[in-house]
Amino acid sequence: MLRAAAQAGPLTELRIGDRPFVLATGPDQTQQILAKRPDVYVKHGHRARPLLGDGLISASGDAWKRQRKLFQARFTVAGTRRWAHHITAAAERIAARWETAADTGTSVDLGRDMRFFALDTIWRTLTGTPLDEVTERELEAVDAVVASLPTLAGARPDPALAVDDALRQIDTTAHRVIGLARARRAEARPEGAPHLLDLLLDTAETRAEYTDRLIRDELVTLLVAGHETTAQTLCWLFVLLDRHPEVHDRFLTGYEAAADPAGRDALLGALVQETLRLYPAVWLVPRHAARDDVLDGLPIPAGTSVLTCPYLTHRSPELWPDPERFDPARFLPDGRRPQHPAAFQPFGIGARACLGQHFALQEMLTLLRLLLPAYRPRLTTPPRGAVFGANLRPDGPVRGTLTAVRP
Ligand code: HEM
Repeated sequence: MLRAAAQAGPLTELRIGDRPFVLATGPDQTQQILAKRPDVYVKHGHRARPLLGDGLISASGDAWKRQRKLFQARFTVAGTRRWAHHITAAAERIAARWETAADTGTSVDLGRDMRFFALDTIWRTLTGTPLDEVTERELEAVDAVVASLPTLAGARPDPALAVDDALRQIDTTAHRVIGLARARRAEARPEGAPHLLDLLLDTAETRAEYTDRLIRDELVTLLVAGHETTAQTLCWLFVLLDRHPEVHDRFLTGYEAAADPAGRDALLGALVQETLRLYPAVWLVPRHAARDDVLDGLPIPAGTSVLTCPYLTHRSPELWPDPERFDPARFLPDGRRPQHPAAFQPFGIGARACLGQHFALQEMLTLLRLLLPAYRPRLTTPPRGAVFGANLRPDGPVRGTLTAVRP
């Protein structure tokens, strides 16, 4: 339905159920909404509020500004370097699993491994400790809640998907880990807030708004934002390589021939970017018009729900030649791609763009450097399509077997 609406033009009025929306797929219109008029097009009644509370994703106004400022320096390109050892340790854990699986011919659950990797990485940056299996199982509650979220704010939740128990489990886990961090700090206070939970606890000592509730909300927000999207992107990358073995062959040949690590990273980066173009995990970015506006001549009354849609913009034939084709070469240094800042926006644009984008790219490159040149996964249960839910995810499990590239 969205695709049909997009064909009507870069800005389209549509109804989903009984609710009117304006869908923006053109880069100019998207840029107006997300980057140029953030005071008009705001976040409002976030669909994930029951899970995220007042955490950074759902916060707004001055509270959001303060919350963002607290984390910002930890997630710049330079700030992300402080997490490199955690990212590497989490990646090596998966590489060891894959080595055993390849040696023994056992199948791997790529969906589960990618989720574990992304969760382990963000868990380490929050707490300083590796993710243990009990906590991993407890945090399945997070995935259950995310899967139950309505795609659009205001939609009625499916009554079959009662998630109260899952939300209680998440609270229990969050309060346990906050309590453990407090106890650890009482024994030996870490210097310079080394991990994100320390940063939150340090801040709580001087700023009254950082209550236990807000600390829980920020912890859960970073866990949710920091793992599903990265895990889904990595899964899609393996799905795409499985569907296009010739692209995998070209990648391996180029990787072997690359003159230096920068050349190899450019090839890996292009694979990741092209995956994010075709399957942007955050495929729909909603906003709410806080006051009357006019977009491209179309009156937008206050209260209108406005949707921008990276999935459709990234597949627009006006921007991307042969848009459905999986062609990582578009993202190589000499590749041809549109220059408009909103033509490719998997991490969003404007003030509310992704806090963790450098972290996510660093994470994916670190893992792929270990896995892609060494193994060729063959999917035994390839997904047939995508679920367009809160995130864009494969419509079934992603399992396969591994062949070592150079035995
Ligand atoms: C491939 C991985 C990822 C993708 C595709 C992605 C995508 C996005 C997008 C599109 C937004 C903007 C949403 C909007 O404007 O409404 C966003 C926001 C956000 N992301 Fe990510 N993200 C990824 C990974 C991460 C990671 C690893 C973290 C944390 C370490 C993270 C934390 C956040 C946070 C906190 C926000 C809200 C920022 C704010 O409102 O100030 N994301 N993400």
